[in-house]
Amino acid sequence: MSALEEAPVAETRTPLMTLDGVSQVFDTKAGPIRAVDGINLSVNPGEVLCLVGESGSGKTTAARMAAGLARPTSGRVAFDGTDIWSMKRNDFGAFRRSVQYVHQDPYASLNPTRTIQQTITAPLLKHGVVKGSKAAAEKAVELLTKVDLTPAENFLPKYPHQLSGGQRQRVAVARALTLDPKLIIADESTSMLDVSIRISVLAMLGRLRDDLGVGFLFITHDLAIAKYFGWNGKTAVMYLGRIVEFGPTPKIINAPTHPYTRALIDAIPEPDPDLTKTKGRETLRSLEIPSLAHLPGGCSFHPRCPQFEDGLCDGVVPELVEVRSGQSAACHVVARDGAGEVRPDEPVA
Ligand SMILES: Nc1ncnc2c1ncn2[C@@H]1O[C@H](COP(=O)(O)OP(=O)(O)OP(=O)(O)O)[C@@H](O)[C@H]1O
Repeated sequence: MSALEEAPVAETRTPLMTLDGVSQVFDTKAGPIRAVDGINLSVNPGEVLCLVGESGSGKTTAARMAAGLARPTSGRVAFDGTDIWSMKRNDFGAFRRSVQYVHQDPYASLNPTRTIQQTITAPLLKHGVVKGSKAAAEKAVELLTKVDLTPAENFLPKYPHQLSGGQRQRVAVARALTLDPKLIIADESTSMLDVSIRISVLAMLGRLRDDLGVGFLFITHDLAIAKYFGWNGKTAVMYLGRIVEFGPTPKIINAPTHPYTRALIDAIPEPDPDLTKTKGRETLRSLEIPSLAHLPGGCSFHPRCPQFEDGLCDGVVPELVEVRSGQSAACHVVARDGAGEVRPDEPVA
């Protein structure tokens, strides 16, 4: 079966994480800005959901709400079917332990005054995963080995500044694993690394994804990375606070329908044959991203969109609607004209 065909669906399970009509409005000097505007997302157990978009599209704000680090202005965030903001203190604590956030910059998230051993063993001991410092050190060795920091014993006495960027990010991942999470939110976790290091950290994350069956909300501005990490999962493309396209990652990569997704693919510099075959179709009318404080009326992509139609695109905000089986887009033109079927011989991976 081609990766673009639908697998038989027998899903009645509760999603691990659901964002239901979630918005976040910030008060700024320029007035209120809607950093995230009514998004719907869900991640099933063990599933990868990639959230892709340019800087400022609202990815981190959405991720922080998913992690319970920020309360939405409106909408509902649910974990295992329960609204996290109506949970009792103990349940909220359990939720926070089940969802671990790995930041873009591990240097900022690791305490510089703590050794790697202290960083990894503190949550193990605090939450009673192990008893006693000997057992905690043994568990730390096991976790560091899982993230390919070997021989792990050599890393235990070191401080963050004694490690390379890639090693620090591996420590951040090992710390995220201490409490046996069900969901890891990886927010641009490899974007600050050099290319070769990035590939090896991504490979390590991919192994954890496969071996541990943990779900991932994987945030990146780079569709090539979403393709690499989330091929068997789903991808949501964000633009100025809204989801403009959503679907199985192979469809988003190989058969994008929204002009913005196509433009993102066009912008990928690397000579990836899967990505370049959909390239060259779009020329943006403007390179300028509108300010969230002064969003254009109608579709907020319309001032840049090569498919802009006067009177259609600048009137009302387009809804995210299914345009192909399992794939949805928020575009008046695609909704009207249809996205066409994906050819059965469409090359994948
Ligand atoms: N606490 C805040 N107060 C005011 N504005 C904010 C706040 N946090 C984020 N924003 C704004 O919200 C918008 C979305 O930011 P966000 O960080 O979620 O985007 P992003 O897609 O993750 O971008 P990046 O990749 O650059 O982090 C931006 O315009 C940002 O300036």
